[in-house]
Amino acid sequence: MGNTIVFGAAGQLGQCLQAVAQERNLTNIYFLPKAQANVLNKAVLHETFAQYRPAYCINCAAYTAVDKAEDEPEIAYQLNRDAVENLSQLCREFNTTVVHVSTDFVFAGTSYVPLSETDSTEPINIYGQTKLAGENVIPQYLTNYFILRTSWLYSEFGNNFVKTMLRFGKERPELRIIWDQVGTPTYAMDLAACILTIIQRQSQHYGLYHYSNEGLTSWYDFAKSIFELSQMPVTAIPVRTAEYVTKAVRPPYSVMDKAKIKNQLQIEIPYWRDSLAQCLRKLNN
Ligand SMILES: NC(=O)C1=CN([C@@H]2O[C@H](COP(=O)(O)OP(=O)(O)OC[C@H]3O[C@@H](n4cnc5c(N)ncnc54)[C@H](OP(=O)(O)O)[C@@H]3O)[C@@H](O)[C@H]2O)C=CC1
Ligand SMILES: Cc1cn([C@H]2C[C@H](O)[C@@H](COP(=O)(O)OP(=O)(O)O[C@H]3O[C@@H](C)C(=O)[C@@H](O)[C@H]3O)O2)c(=O)[nH]c1=O
Repeated sequence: MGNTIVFGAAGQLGQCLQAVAQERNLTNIYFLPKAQANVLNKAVLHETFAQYRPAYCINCAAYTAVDKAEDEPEIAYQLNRDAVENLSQLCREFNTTVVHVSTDFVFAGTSYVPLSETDSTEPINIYGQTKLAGENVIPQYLTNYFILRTSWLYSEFGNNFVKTMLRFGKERPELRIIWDQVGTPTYAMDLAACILTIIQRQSQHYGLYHYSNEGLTSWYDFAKSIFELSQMPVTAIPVRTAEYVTKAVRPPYSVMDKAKIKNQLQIEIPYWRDSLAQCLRKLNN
């Protein structure tokens, strides 16, 4: 198998990919430092592609601050759209297959039926709009791509809801948590395993896929599970979206249907609460 290069290697998903690659003893996979892998710098990117001549490029670099994106859309667009165009151009030049990660926030979330890859997108915040623009740029340059939309990512690495709940839960006896936004958490280790499996199998079933853990929950129920599995005596108070003000609006329902990735790529997906328990064992030890 040829080389794989990873952008955004120091982020949450990037670190999970490193852990899974190590577990599987994968060689020829390079987790590039930002200086060598600044996705906004075309000259540096070109040198990197010329050096590694990668068969695969995994793009984990992104702008992921959902609320902050409302105040700095230009920066969010640069990272989530323009950088994807830079990578797509180079992937075409070097005949590299790209694995790119997108989000459930491309959906408005107003229907209550699990969303499939063919359902229409209508992002309701800047972050979602920039991620959709990034998705749309790839097929303009490439046919050999995998775009994996995922949701509610968490892990022992980086910033995420699980770590926020553990931190807040140590500081406060009560937390107000939104119960009327429904989706599916995804353990970033599971997503990393899925990405590396696709590459190891050298699958050519290219396209757009949904990947989250199995099942569904609300942020409130997710928080309850975090506290229960961590045996933390925190009272979670269910509140409606209108009672918890945030800068960016979020989709009320963003559960994704994963039939396509299970059937076409034979990916097995763990249940969200089982994966949460696994992550918490690591975090709480
Ligand atoms: N987190 C989540 O809940 C979800 C994430 N996703 C998607 O999954 C992917 C991975 O997310 P996640 O790992 O959580 O994100 P993180 O925010 O943890 O990681 C993003 C990484 O991108 C890096 N980065 C920023 N600017 C550049 C640049 N110019 N060149 C190279 N790297 C850069 C960041 O580095 P630095 O910190 O140094 O700026 C950071 O390491 C993203 O595409 C995201 O949109 C989808 C659904 C849910
Ligand atoms: C911290 C906190 C959050 N919330 C709510 C706000 C929000 O609706 C929800 C999640 O908040 P967060 O800010 O942690 O997560 P958020 O940044 O909205 O998470 C999203 O990130 C981007 C990158 C994605 O792509 C999405 O899939 C999704 O994971 O929980 C509470 O109700 N109470 C709280 O104490």
